[in-house]
Amino acid sequence: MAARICSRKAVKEVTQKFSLYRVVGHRGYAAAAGADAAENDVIVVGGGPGGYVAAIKAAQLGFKTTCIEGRGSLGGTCLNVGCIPSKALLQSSHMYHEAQHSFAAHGVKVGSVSIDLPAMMQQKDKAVTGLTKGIEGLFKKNKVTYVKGYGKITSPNEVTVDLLDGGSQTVKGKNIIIATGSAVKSLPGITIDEEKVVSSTGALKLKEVPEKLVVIGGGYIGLEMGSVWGRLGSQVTVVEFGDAIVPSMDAEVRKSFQRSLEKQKMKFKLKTKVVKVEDTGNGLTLHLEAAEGGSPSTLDANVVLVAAGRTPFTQGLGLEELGVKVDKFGRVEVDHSFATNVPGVYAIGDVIPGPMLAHKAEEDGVACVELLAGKAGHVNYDTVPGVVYTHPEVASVGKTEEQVKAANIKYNVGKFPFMANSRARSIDDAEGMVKIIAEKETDKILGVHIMGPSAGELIHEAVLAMEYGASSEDIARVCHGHPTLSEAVKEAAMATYDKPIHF
Ligand SMILES: Cc1cc2nc3c(=O)[nH]c(=O)nc-3n(C[C@H](O)[C@H](O)[C@H](O)COP(=O)(O)OP(=O)(O)OC[C@H]3O[C@@H](n4cnc5c(N)ncnc54)[C@H](O)[C@@H]3O)c2cc1C
Ligand SMILES: NC(=O)c1ccc[n+]([C@@H]2O[C@H](COP(=O)([O-])OP(=O)(O)OC[C@H]3O[C@@H](n4cnc5c(N)ncnc54)[C@H](O)[C@@H]3O)[C@@H](O)[C@H]2O)c1
Repeated sequence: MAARICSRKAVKEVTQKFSLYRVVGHRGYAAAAGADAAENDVIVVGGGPGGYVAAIKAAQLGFKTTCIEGRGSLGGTCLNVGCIPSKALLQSSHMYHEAQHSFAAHGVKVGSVSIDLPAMMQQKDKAVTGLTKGIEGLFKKNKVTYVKGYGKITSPNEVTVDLLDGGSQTVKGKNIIIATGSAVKSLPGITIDEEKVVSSTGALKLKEVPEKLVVIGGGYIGLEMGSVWGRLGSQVTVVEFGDAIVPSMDAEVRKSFQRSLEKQKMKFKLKTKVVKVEDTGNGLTLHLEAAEGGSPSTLDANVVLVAAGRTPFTQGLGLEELGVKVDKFGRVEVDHSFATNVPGVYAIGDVIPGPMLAHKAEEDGVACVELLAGKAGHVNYDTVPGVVYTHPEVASVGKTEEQVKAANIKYNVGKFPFMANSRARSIDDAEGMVKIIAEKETDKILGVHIMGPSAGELIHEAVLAMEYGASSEDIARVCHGHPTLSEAVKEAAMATYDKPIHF
């Protein structure tokens, strides 16, 4: 078996040394930050995945901690209007689609299948409420103080909160962590009313299935929410400015993915921009132009979903007055320890540069407070996985083949199709493949891209492998249970450094 490029033990030894240094640094720093400031050790502004995780971890590390959240429930975008409700609707709509199109082939007769949209929404809301309340419980368990209201940072040691119940409160502390997340990016000529022209938030609570849904933006939200409503019966057209959907994805996987979505009747207009959305009284008309110039055209819709990205949310936070630096995209600038240019003020999650993903925000949160505690907090942004929860799912970690080529790295590629995987065949869900890219000389894995059933679960074997600096041979020589979808990862690894058995 190829030698591991970096061992966990070695990393631990290095981080322990680093830890000792940080403890000293932290004590010195805390004292400097404000002997008289100190009601709290840590104030977190924003209770999303970044903020609530940072608050819990801070409390677990012994810090007196307060978390300020303005929306009235914890969990941020992700739990309230993002990851969780969208995954609930993806599951419900998938079940409906399966009942219509797949049950019969498995010998399951269900007669006519119909949708109860209010019940579907209720199931989604139940999942959201259960989880957001769960975080309140975790706050109590960990003794995090929860202040409900919007906060403005009035000094490096003070946040003034407009309480949701009225009045205001000043929260004092030694360190402030900005975790205020992101908001929908608006487009010129398009007004979001959350009824006919919706953001993802409106798309999560439509009252009926639109006959024609046009999605602006072929990224994560567009494809997930487009899938939901497409499965429930809408004719979905995705208008994408770029020449490809999900531009960050490996091109080969992305092409198969687009073909798969087209088989599901999703239509794509690439290299096209929407310049105006007009309400004709009878519906909506989108005015389109080719991205690189050309003749204009129109497209009709009942509902338009604007999903062209998100922007950092810092409105009313007082950053300008405080002198906190933001970049040209409005993202708070931080150093490797999440510190802004203002001593005692830190930032994590969607509001700082990096992928706008819940798990990345959580990792930021833990690392930030570990560093405050003098520990060796660290986030490896090269191994943050990305998952699109369509069917099939698409998941990736590390570099795409295009990135490796552009970096002039010599590499091997190994692929294995789910058509040759016994579990995928037995469950009749065998579209897609596993693709592994490894450095030619060392066999170190550089990137893994999976399109297929449960890709979002399977990718974590690759994430773990890459965290340990593994080679493709390392994965190939690990015994995998049979029959499992994971065997496709093993076979792709075999195909990377040698040959697969089953293809
Ligand atoms: C439809 C949709 C689906 C998504 N699906 C996924 C997914 O499947 N997987 C994934 O990893 N990511 C997903 N995301 C992205 C994910 O939601 C974000 O990356 C994540 O929520 C970022 O966490 P955060 O803590 O940085 O910010 P947020 O979750 O945005 O939380 C910030 C919180 O701060 C609060 N706040 C803002 N300003 C103040 C203030 N001044 N005072 C007090 N409170 C304030 C806000 O109310 C908010 O609750 C999805 C996003 C959307 C929109
Ligand atoms: N499964 C997940 O992890 C998940 C799900 C949903 C959202 N998210 C996160 O939320 C964030 C926002 O999602 P998103 O889908 O809005 O953004 P995105 O960045 O994923 O995709 C936006 C797409 O819109 C296109 N675009 C931009 N301007 C356009 C225009 N004027 N006309 C047409 N197309 C245009 C871009 O080229 C891009 O392909 C993402 O960064 C993602 O990380 C993650």
